[in-house]
Amino acid sequence: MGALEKIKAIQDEMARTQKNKATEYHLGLLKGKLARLRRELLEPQPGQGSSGGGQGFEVSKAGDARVSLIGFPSVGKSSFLSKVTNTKSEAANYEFTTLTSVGGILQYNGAEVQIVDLPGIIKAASQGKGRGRQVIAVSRTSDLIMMVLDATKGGDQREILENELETMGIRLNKERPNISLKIKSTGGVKLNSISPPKHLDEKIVSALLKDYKIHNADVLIRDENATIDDFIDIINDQHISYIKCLYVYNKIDAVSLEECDRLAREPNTVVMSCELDLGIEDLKAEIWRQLGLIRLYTKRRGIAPNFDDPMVVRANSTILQVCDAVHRDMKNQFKYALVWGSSSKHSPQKCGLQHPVHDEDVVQIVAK
Ligand SMILES: Nc1nc2c(ncn2[C@@H]2O[C@H](COP(=O)(O)OP(=O)(O)OP(=O)(O)O)[C@@H](O)[C@H]2O)c(=O)[nH]1
Ligand SMILES: [K+]
Ligand SMILES: [Mg+2]
Repeated sequence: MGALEKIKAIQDEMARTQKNKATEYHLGLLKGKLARLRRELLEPQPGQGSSGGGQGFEVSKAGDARVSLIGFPSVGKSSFLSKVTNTKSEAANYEFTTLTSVGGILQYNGAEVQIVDLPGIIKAASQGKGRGRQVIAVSRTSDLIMMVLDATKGGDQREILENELETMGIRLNKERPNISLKIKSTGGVKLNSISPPKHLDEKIVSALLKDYKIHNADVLIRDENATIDDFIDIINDQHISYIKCLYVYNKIDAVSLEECDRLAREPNTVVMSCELDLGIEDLKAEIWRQLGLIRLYTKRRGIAPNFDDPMVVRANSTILQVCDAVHRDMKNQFKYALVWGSSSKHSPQKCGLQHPVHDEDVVQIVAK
């Protein structure tokens, strides 16, 4: 039996099995098997090349962060790229106008955000339909997925796309489960936890690991609410990506005000019309917010900083990360930093490498 048939057989069995306390363990094991088979299916076969972006499909990374546009055909992904960047991606009123990935740069707050337009994906993309797998592989490399939805279509488009991404090991707006798994060569499976886990015990943990041929491991569960699915993700850790997702309904010019209002109230959602230029500025601001970037102005001694050319780093960065962003060798020459702005107590404050910087701080690095 091939992997696809095995997957189908397990899915059928799961559908037949009633969900209750007594079947929880069995269903959990089936889920673990399913995750393993999917992973095997997605791993490149010998001679088949990578299952990633594919030759000539992936655009190279550029700018301070990457946002990929994921959505069904003809929802307006290319229209959006052409609107907010200087790159033109063909837009037309037929499906699959875009056949490969197209990157453009959105300039915002002095940062360069790479926007990647992608072919539309369809239901069952994760099973290899259309360009689905390549598209999802590119989305895995992004800092933010912008899921483009069609306001005139409503329904379950959001859920279908979420399921496709989920199947390919992408977890949207979710933190990596707080579980540590250390594989060992002897000693059996040992389960430890900070407080008793509600959904996991030694029996299920050992059985799940056994299916992956892991017989010796130390498992530490730090989150009492961790589920069987969470643990399966930790077993498959290298194949799972945790990525932020912003939901964007386009074409609001074509729906009633009431419908537009209803869509805008969905969680983590923004609405827009590329055609009538509605909501685009708000959306840019939201992308900026979700990317969690901050601007720093670096200066040299005795010279005013250039406020037109900020350096862009991730929020919660420290002076150490600022040094690394300037030059690989900088931290070795570092003596102290002078910082002006909301992160400093004095103006300027003399700081070490561990000092966390804030948006719009001015930073001067003093070398040894
Ligand atoms: N009414 C309306 N139509 C729009 C809007 N934005 C784009 N369109 C139209 O929707 C159609 C599809 O737009 P595209 O930008 O090609 O969509 P896409 O998602 O890139 O499509 P594929 O590349 O085929 O997956 C085109 O005819 C656009 O003119 C909008 O805000 N309102
Ligand atoms: K199109
Ligand atoms: Mg397109």
